[in-house]
Amino acid sequence: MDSKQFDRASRKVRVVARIRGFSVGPEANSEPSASRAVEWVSVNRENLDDVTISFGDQSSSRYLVDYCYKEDEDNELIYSREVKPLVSAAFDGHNCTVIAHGARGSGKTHIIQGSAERPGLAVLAITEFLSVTEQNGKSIAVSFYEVDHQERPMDLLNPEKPPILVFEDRSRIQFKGLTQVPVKSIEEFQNLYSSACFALKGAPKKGGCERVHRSHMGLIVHVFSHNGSLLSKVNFVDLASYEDARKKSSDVSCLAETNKINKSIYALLNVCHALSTNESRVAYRESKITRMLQDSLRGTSKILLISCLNPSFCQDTIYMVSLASRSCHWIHRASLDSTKISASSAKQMVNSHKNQIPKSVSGTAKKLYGSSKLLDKKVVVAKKSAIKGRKLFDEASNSATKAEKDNSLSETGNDVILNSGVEKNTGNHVVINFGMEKDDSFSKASENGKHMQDDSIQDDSSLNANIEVELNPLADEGILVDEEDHQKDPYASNYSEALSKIVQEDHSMNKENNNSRAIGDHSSATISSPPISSQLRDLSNSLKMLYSSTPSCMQIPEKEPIPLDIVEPKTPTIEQNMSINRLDAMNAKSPWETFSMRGSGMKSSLVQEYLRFLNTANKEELKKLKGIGEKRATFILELREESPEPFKSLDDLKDIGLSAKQIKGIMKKEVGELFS
Ligand SMILES: Nc1ncnc2c1ncn2[C@@H]1O[C@H](COP(=O)(O)OP(=O)(O)OP(=O)(O)O)[C@@H](O)[C@H]1O
Repeated sequence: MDSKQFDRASRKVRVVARIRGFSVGPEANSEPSASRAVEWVSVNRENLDDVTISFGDQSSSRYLVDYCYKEDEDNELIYSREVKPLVSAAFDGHNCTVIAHGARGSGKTHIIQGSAERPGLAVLAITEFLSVTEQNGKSIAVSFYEVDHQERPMDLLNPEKPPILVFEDRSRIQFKGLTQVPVKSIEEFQNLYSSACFALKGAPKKGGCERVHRSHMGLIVHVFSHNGSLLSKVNFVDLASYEDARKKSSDVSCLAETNKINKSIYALLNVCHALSTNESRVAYRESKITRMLQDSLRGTSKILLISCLNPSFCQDTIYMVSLASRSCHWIHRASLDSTKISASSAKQMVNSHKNQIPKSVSGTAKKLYGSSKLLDKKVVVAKKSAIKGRKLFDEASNSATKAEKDNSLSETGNDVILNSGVEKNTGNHVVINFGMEKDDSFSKASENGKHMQDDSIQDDSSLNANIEVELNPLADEGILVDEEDHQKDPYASNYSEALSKIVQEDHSMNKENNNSRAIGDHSSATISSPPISSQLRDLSNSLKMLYSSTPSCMQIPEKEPIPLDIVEPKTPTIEQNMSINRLDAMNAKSPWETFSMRGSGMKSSLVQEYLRFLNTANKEELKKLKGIGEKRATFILELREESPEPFKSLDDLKDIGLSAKQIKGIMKKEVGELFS
């Protein structure tokens, strides 16, 4: 494939799979025999555009990818077909991102970094970059970073430095504290790569954890034009392996780590999916890695997702492929295949999670919550959510079954081809099958598999069991949303994760700020709750006065914030009164509508004032705010050095490590001050 082929497909996200080869070193002896790969994974070409890959002798669960590389196809081949076009695109100003993901030991590092004998995609790309820049006078520099299980981005070329600060300025994601080293030769690059790996691998073992902690590793190739301005960025991301948490150590901190890493992998694959389907909402802020890659994923950027497949049976591999394959559904046959495959993906996802739920209940929960009243509340919230989820699940199952029936003829046709054996996959698109029973019950809760529920969750007791696991301290610093957010969240794609989110939030609310997630602020010290700043109190008082006197000047059109300049209460002039009365007459709102409008006006005004405060206050004043300690205040000042007005909306507070729930809590507190 050349770059034209990539363009011809006009694909933003390309998904390929790669079946890992077998090791040649001493570790080769401990691996299953090569024939197992053939038993478990097979790749079949269905027609010119679609190739099916089946696993085992069953073929009903299939996963679409654009191509699948077999174990005998090396990194050079993958480079020339998949990455070379991206290098050309980078010289044309397009940002590109290559992401290797998969289960443990699936060959992610091998494909990105490779070895001395078998260079990986990043090394091959740098070789190409160097050869082209030598001719065209452009230049490159590289950076290496790690995002650890606590979502901290660290500079791997200078690991002693504090975490990298990530912020957005003029539509570009900027990194403060990330070393950039110009590269002129492949040897220089290899040396840098080695020291980055040393910094990564040198990471200490977590106490009690049976393995070195996992993290995502990223390489950024900065491409500069002749005049030294940044032309584009090419990212290579070796994601941490996805691991099913229930299989791992019972050690709570290891579970927490696994959970967080999985969450960020999930966030990244969701972003790719959202981009591939042109969804209006792309959740870049769901994880640090997506935020860091934001400007290399959106716009005209190109994304290559490489699903690394273990050569012998691995349930985690199935789950990963099911997530990645969602990003290439839309270009394929829309009717039968996409319905069936979404349904199968849903089933895989549900199956791979359903046993993740410990059965024991109350002990940990009570310890954590102390009061059974509070626990009861969580249970009620989760139950409500479960009922809604159940309904969604039932509806989706019905529609998936109907779709299958409607397409039974073509389905049979596909099966004939599927069972015809292994063919060389020279087509552009591939379907992967993992041997699942066709008549297995599966779950699909919406057309695109966004909401799912585990069929096995039937009654209140199993619900309680679900809740129990989430009350476990592994939820020590989850991102917070409330039940409503969850219901609206288009990315909560399975039931147990949905429950997890809900309860984590509430749990985290109790421990709010115990674990700072701020970039540049990773102390675990509890942030105290200082009184609201005098500026905000002034605002509160002003608003209180306005509210109690309810002058007509508060009557504002819906959605239009009260201009900040009118927070000081003033007696309306005759002219104002006249025009306001006219407005009243025109709008003829009910008392309730009028009341609501006033409320939303006050809300906007308070938010604006809060943001203005963050954009202008000095350090001491900032520290008077709830949720802002020494480190956050310093960070805010640093952000203001980079960009004069870094806070334009409440969402921007996530850049200083505040979660959605925390922000909401802070604002609620400010409003509460009005009546204190
Ligand atoms: N295509 C391949 N051919 C031969 N050996 C391979 C291939 N891919 C990976 N390996 C070997 O398999 C083992 C695991 O590979 P690798 O470390 O790349 O996996 P990983 O997915 O990065 O693992 P981790 O779970 O540590 O993230 C290594 O010993 C590697 O040399």
